[in-house]
Amino acid sequence: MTRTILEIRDLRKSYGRNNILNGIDLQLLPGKITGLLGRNGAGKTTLMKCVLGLTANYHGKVVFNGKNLSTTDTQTRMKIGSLVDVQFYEDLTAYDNLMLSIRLIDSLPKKERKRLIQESLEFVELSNAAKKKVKNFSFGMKQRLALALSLITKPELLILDEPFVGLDPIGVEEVKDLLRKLCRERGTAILFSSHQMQEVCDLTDNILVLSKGVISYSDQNRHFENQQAQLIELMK
Ligand SMILES: Nc1ncnc2c1ncn2[C@@H]1O[C@H](COP(=O)(O)OP(=O)(O)OP(=O)(O)O)[C@@H](O)[C@H]1O
Repeated sequence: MTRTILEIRDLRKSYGRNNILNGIDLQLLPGKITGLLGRNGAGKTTLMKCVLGLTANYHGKVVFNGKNLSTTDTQTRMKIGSLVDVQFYEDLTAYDNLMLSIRLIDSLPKKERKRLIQESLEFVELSNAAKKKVKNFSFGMKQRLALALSLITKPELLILDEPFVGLDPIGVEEVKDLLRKLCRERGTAILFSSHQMQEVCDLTDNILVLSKGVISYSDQNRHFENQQAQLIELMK
């Protein structure tokens, strides 16, 4: 039986009196891509932030590799990469930005950090731009740099909030290829949110619809007609 990387059980989260998540249940498997759909304000980012420990005071269980995930468990958290609210220092180079970030989370020797950063930049095909300042990057390059940042620690799970927003069609294809490569070569489990139905339908092994605070639909078979139109109906 395939092991579950992430299991969420009865996750509930409110902001004040506003109930956003009303009992989320889901499971993610290694090497599988899961797309999360939902209307604006449905709670997709909130769900991701709960898993990433970026928001507190939620109820329910978040289990990573069979272990309850606590916000203070930094070793385990390093195995979860994310692309949520990423900011860079525009006046620093791509390499220096990554070095700064890794310094905050790791006590590895400098040589090892350097190697991991180079490997990560190579994976997203930005090695040639390592010494360029981020302010000279295109939006697509910044998006790939954000991915490089999330990959430094070789995460087993990657959580991406709208990874295709603002990308041109070539950029979208590049990111899709990178995500497929990650699953194939490293067995990474990926959860991403998107409003771009085509990308969700193209890329995923499983589609989840978040509506009224619960996962109202989970589709692993994906063999139905007019899929996009039906998914839009399910989001209502
Ligand atoms: N820090 C916060 N304090 C209060 N309310 C919040 C906070 N963050 C989010 N919300 C509210 O929670 C709801 C869900 O927001 P969230 O960003 O999770 O939705 P989303 O599905 O990611 O939306 P979108 O597709 O527009 O990005 C919204 O009504 C939002 O206004």
